[in-house]
Amino acid sequence: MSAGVTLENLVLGYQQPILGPVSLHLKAGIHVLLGRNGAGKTTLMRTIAGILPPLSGKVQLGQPGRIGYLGHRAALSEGLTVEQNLKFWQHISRLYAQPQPLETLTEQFDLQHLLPKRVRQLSRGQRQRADLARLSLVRPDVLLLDEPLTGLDPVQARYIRQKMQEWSAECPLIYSTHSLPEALEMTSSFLLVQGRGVRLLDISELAEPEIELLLWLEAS
Ligand SMILES: Nc1ncnc2c1ncn2[C@@H]1O[C@H](COP(=O)(O)OP(=O)(O)OP(=O)(O)O)[C@@H](O)[C@H]1O
Repeated sequence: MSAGVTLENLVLGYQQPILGPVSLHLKAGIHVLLGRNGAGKTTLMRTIAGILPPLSGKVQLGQPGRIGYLGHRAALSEGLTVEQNLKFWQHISRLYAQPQPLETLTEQFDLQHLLPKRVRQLSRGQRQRADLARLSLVRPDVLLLDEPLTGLDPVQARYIRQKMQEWSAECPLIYSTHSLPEALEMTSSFLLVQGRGVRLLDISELAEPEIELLLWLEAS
């Protein structure tokens, strides 16, 4: 299995292009996606996830090409309970892996009291935890997390940061955030979305990385 994502002359958007052409390769590890509101971060993730077809160019994934996507809306059925949702995803993931037992997921993601609740009854942070538990069953070749730490309490946020480090040991993990301090704590690999371009840069290679980034964010 080859770990990595390659974007080849990718142009993406809706009726009109928003970003591109973008060509880059992402290896295993955490890559943080930064850009102003409306820059195109969600659109880029949805395109890599295959939810939105590219306008031109292509996305190449490692094999077997499974994608784990955490979007703004949970990939959980609103009318089912958390337990029913997780059992459904366990059933799916059993097709290619031995899924973690429900008890393990419940403990790891602090879901004990939430199992009998319907997803529509959950708070944003609770929903996020249930969706992250669902994601941990998928064993993807690429992980795309749209603001995964937003809405989580500090204990859960610390746990999810640890999980993200674990998950990214074997596959690229792209995640978006608006918090520069949080990003700097997680990785040195930055994907900067500005204008029509996406720049991949390793900030440890810059002389004054924080200043440069802050200037970029200010100027964009
Ligand atoms: N379904 C859609 N149809 C047409 N245009 C859209 C659609 N969704 C988003 N856009 C436009 O695409 C552009 C990029 O939006 P996107 O949601 O990707 O930005 P973002 O960087 O994720 O923003 P934020 O930081 O606010 O979440 C915006 O100008 C937005 O108005």
